[in-house]
Amino acid sequence: MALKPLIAANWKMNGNRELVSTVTEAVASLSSAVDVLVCPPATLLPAFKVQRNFALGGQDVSAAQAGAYTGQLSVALLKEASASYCLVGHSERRQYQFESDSLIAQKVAAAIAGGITPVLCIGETLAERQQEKTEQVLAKQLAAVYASQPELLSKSVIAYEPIWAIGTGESATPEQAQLTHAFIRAELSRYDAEAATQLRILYGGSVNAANSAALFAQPDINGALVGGASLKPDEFVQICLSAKD
Ligand SMILES: O=C(CO)COP(=O)(O)O
Repeated sequence: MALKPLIAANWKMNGNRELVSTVTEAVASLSSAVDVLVCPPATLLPAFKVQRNFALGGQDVSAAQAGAYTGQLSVALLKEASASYCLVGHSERRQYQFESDSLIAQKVAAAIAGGITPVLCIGETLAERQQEKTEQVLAKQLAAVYASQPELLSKSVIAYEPIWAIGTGESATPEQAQLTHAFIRAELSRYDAEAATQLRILYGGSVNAANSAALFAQPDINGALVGGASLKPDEFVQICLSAKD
């Protein structure tokens, strides 16, 4: 893991002001050897202290800049709430909000145009893996964003989250994840070879303090996007510590 690791917390629709305080305190002890990102529900962003040793992110962003888009949050609104990253295309949004690849591509472009870093989430379902369609699915998800906008790659982070591993307790094995991450990097090098070597590819899906070190030992795994375990401050810190090499 030669690139500086990025450990990202996705609180999803969980957490409260108390968790903001306990996570802020727990993460305060970490050195700068690892980049840490916390993506709480957007309403909690202002509850974080201005001075902290980690970045904040939204869990989604609008493709539009402003206007009549009830319930959406623009890049500018996220930035005003101190976010410097946002998740884009999480599988839960693809599933429950019916987000399409083309909308996701617009969101990645909007985030970068507005000056925040998108964490583009991609991943296959269990059925797709069983049918050996993983590479095909990932290639399509990546192509939708970068084939026509390769310049976006150098400003992106990718999170590979196999849907069958999310919230199931069944993480991909380090070998499985490494093979897929290497595929993703190779695929991205078709769009921008230089950016593909510098890009951080995070793994997500049942990451915990017991399996994180083995995942981070893989050469193409540059960090993690952590769901459930990120709601436990001590465990989240353990995961961050296991990313230091
Ligand atoms: O979806 C995820 C992070 O975005 C992963 O969630 P879990 O870590 O709870 O499996």
